[in-house]
Amino acid sequence: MRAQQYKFSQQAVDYYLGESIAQLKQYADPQRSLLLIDENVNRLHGDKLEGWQKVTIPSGEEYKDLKVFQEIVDALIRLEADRKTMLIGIGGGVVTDLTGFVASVYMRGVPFAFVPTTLLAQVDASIGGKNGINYGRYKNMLGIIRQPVFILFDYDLLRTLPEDEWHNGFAEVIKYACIQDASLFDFLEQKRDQALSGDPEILSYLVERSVAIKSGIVQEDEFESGSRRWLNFGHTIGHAVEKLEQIAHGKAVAMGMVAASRLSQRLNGFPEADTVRITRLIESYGLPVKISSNTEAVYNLLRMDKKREKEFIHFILLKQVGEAVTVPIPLEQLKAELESF
Ligand SMILES: NC(=O)c1ccc[n+]([C@@H]2O[C@H](COP(=O)([O-])OP(=O)(O)OC[C@H]3O[C@@H](n4cnc5c(N)ncnc54)[C@H](O)[C@@H]3O)[C@@H](O)[C@H]2O)c1
Ligand SMILES: O=C(O)C(=O)C[C@@H](O)[C@H](O)[C@H](O)COP(=O)(O)O
Ligand SMILES: [Zn+2]
Repeated sequence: MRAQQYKFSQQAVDYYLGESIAQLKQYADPQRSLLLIDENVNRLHGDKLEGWQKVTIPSGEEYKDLKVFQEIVDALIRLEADRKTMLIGIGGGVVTDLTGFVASVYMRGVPFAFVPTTLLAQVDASIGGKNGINYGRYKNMLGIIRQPVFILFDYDLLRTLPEDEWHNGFAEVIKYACIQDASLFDFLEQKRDQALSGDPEILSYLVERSVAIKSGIVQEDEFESGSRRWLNFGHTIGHAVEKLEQIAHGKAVAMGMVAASRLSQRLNGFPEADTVRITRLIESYGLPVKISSNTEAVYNLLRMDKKREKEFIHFILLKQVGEAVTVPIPLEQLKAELESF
């Protein structure tokens, strides 16, 4: 196990990398904590969590909503959770986003921590303090930025992930390579087979490199007025497609990154050969690259992207593999570009 601490504006966050979930009692008191645990994770790994009080959360993106938020609040009241009760979210990004949000508003804020159990949640969703829920057709429309007390990364939990969820996690790892780390991009190309088969050494390297990249960016710009926007590479179109095609976040981001690479080619001098390279890498990790949604429907949804300011969107483009830039693109131009795809 490797312990690390990252300092953010409101508090320091302890990361326990390569720690077993069975050791959770070393970091939180079962008498003063409540586990919010994904139903599948509870079925597969719940036996390692005896002696903890649990609230199970249904599995699926459709449950990251106001109704489940309300059900969790009802459970907290029923269990008489007070301001010192720590909420520990154990699951994928759906559970960590929900847990952080409930914990941030229940009684105006209680402490919270995460045990991310999907690759996507270990490399991305558990880090950086973006907590929130969807509202109708809009992704993460209600939310807050607030940091957990600690994050426990148990790599062994990933062994039970369905193959599809494994692929989804790689979408965000590829994102980090595209926006900040050309050598990670080479590594992902060269070590694809070992990465996809979950080779323990490669896996811990990929999680820890991703955690370091994301934490570094968030430390620099926690409240997203500058470089944190890069973490949204592939998400502007991706979030619209996720809702329209009802697909997993990782897959939607994969398609969004290909679209954003093509846009980078047209508007930012990004080499065509690199769009091809990104597309191939994404496909080679079992992810889709082709958007089938109607262009107008995509445009209508992305108008409400959180990076919009009046009539333009701060769009994330690439300059080269490993270097992102934010470019304000007028909505009308974006619409025309989407139509020409
Ligand atoms: N807050 C952030 O910074 C951030 C970053 C990226 C993504 N997200 C959000 O995260 C969500 C996607 O997260 P996700 O991909 O983890 O999906 P998810 O939480 O829906 O989990 C995917 C599936 O895996 C199952 N599962 C979880 N752990 C398992 C395990 N160890 N073994 C077997 N099955 C397991 C779940 O039951 C679920 O069916 C989206 O809502 C996205 O918007 C948030
Ligand atoms: O942490 C961030 O910042 C990100 O943008 C990470 C994304 O991978 C993640 O999907 C995030 O939830 C998207 O945020 P949003 O502000 O576009 O809803
Ligand atoms: Zn994402």
